[in-house]
Amino acid sequence: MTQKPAIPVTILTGFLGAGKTTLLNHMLKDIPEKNIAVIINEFGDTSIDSLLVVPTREEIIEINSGCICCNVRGDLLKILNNLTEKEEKINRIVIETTGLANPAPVIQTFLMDEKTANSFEIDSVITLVDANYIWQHLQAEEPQQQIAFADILLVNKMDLITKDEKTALEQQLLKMNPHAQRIYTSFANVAIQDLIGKKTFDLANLLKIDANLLLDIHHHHDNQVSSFVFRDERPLDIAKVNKWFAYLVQFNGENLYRYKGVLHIKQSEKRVVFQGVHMLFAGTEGHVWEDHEKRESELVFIGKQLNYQELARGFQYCLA
Ligand SMILES: Nc1nc2c(ncn2[C@@H]2O[C@H](COP(=O)(O)OP(=O)(O)OP(=O)(O)O)[C@@H](O)[C@H]2O)c(=O)[nH]1
Repeated sequence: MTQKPAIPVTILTGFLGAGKTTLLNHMLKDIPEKNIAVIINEFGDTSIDSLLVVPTREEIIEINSGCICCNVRGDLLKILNNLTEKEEKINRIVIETTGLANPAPVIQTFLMDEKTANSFEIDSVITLVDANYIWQHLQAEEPQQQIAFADILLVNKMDLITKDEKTALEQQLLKMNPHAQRIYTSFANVAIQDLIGKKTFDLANLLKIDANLLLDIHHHHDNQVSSFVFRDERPLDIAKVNKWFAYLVQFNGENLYRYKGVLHIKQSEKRVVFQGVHMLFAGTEGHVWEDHEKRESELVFIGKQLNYQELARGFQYCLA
């Protein structure tokens, strides 16, 4: 029996809010290959990311029962197995990990078991770096691992930093990972040929960074980081929402790594997509609610030492 060619895999990683979904949307628009499978893993019980991915012909598979690098590796393996058994050949898999994932266990998944190792081939591990907030994030463990394991570093949000800040950042990244290719972008705007089919993944190099990569190490998250999801079918008042966010950002912006959601606003027939990373937030109009869609607001907060009661009260306050 002839061996089927291995399916190339692109792993997208990077801290919360760095621009992974923005990049994924570009990739799905520009990628020349057909039959791409996209696997999105979210931190917390929500599927907001898959709502934010612009609808395409691709199959989108969500894993939102936990973090891909910890307890859902079994789910990932099952999904991969199912993909290999599909009649129509999958030409590429793109995995967007949560912003809190250590990429090592995800990489391991493709190397450990023989069947998976023969069926898939990691093309590249692309790590997005938030040029604006990276210094703050480097205090946490995950962004350091994400940068160390990258073979392509996409330094994003260049529109938000100065030339001098860029020089300092370049030096820091070079110290942390001298081997990765570097691409500097705003809104993850990059030519698709610079990202896929490059075969930049280099196991030998990674083993120099982490000799234990192929051992079954367990990863622990910072347990001060939590995520809360709020949902309500009752419409919200946009003025109250803006007031609440202005307050949250002013008093808790530092600890609020990421907040995002799709809102059902009383004054609008359209969905309002809300996005925030620390102090920067924006709401934009999405598409008109369709008849089959449940009009509901869903909002997720991910951050350090978040107070659930306080957030719940704020969300209730926004009801129209
Ligand atoms: N100013 C600026 N904003 C950006 C840039 N890239 C992305 N954003 C915004 O940053 C926010 C987060 O972008 P996402 O692409 O959702 O980030 P992510 O890494 O997928 O976020 P998580 O999946 O929550 O970890 C969104 O509001 C984007 O519009 C950029 O280069 N410059």
